[in-house]
Amino acid sequence: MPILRLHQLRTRHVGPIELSVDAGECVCVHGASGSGKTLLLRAIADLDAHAGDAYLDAQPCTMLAAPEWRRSVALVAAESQWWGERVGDHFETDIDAGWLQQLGLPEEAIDWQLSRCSTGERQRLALLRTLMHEPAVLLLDEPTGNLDQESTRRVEELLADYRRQRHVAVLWVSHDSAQIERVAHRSFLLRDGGLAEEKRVPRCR
Ligand SMILES: Nc1ncnc2c1ncn2[C@@H]1O[C@H](COP(=O)(O)OP(=O)(O)OP(=O)(O)O)[C@@H](O)[C@H]1O
Repeated sequence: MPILRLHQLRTRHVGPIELSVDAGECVCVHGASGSGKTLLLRAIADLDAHAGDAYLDAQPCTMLAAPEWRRSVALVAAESQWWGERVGDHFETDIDAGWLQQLGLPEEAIDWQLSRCSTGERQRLALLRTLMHEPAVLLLDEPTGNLDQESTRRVEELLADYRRQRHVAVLWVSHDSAQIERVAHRSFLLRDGGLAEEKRVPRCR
């Protein structure tokens, strides 16, 4: 059963889009810079005005309060947002030490000042912040865009474990065709406002 379903979804540059992402499935979207990938994810997260509908299971976005929808259908933006001084100010509970280790971050990272964090450290910490809210759907906007090869692999592995264990639906925007080959069950090219399916592999991973 699809956990995320888009019906006639239209943003400023994209649509109408029909798309379903199943529980435990990873769907990748790529396309030229400026083709509207970020705006599509923001519309699904109900952060920008849009027409058409997004559903979580059978429930339309319009039936849920915006914070509730965004907690379940969570966007990890390409540029993470921070407001407090310490990393720990942004987490309601302690970060799972195993997750930090899996991402190559030390346990003390929770006590770091944001001002000292590198872009790549911020990107990994922002991903953990989102995962800790246990969303049913993950919308990922170039989640490894600032990372070296090893950190990229670590993020890919953590996300695969998380998706499989919790049957999360993942919609992943990436510019990296090798990454899409590694992580996607299906992939789509976003061009001229529409999604064209390119790849489908049996769901055995
Ligand atoms: N607030 C806005 N007002 C007007 N135009 C916007 C706004 N935000 C984005 N755009 C335009 O919409 C188009 C799509 O932007 P979007 O950020 O979705 O592209 P993208 O496919 O994610 O690109 P990239 O791969 O470079 O991140 C771009 O031409 C961008 O300039």
